[in-house]
Amino acid sequence: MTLPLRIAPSILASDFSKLGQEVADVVEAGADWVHLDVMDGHFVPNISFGPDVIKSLRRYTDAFFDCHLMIAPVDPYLEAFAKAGCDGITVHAEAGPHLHRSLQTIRSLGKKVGVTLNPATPVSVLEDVLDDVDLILVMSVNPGFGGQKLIPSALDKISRIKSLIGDRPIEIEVDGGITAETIGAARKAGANVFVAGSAVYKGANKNAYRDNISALLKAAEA
Ligand SMILES: O=C(CO)[C@@H](O)[C@H](O)COP(=O)(O)O
Repeated sequence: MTLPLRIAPSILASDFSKLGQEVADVVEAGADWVHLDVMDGHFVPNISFGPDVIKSLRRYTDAFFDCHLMIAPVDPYLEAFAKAGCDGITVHAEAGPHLHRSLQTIRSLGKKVGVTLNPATPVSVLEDVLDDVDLILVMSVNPGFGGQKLIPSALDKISRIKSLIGDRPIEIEVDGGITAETIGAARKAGANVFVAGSAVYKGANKNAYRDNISALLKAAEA
């Protein structure tokens, strides 16, 4: 099944001193989704922001909030992120303790359900949750920091996931090192949602963001 191509800028690369404006600007510049990287300093070696910040960002846009939770344990916080205004919530298969339970909880909260795999996690962990998810996020870097280079084995992983999901209308999202140079290969492999932090937020103003998103779209469609 072919799903729409979506650009999801990660606000991790934005200027946190004016986060609301940075979210509004990137949406005005053509972002399809806003990607929210939540980090706990435990599951990943960095700390970003939590549900209160997301709640305050909701005032700046109605765009889809694509929330990537890099936290463990994750279950105690799912309701707070749903209430904060996330539209989709993605949890790590590695975060545990019970992936299926986490996915069911997100579904019961009425949100789009996502699961993500770190670079070293095999595709086989998805086999028994395929009917419980709307989105699979393939990490093309080890999570925790923006500005890293895409790990090439992620491309083959995307292709294998594309075959595995068959006709199911599951979005395949890729995150890490997505630039005008790498997005084409990720699209060819089968991804339709592209998270990009540094490649979108470079230039630090709305016009630059528009040009950066256009460059990504052009490269993806080439
Ligand atoms: O989740 C993460 C990192 O953990 C990513 O969303 C990165 O923040 C993407 O940044 P770039 O590689 O596009 O700069």
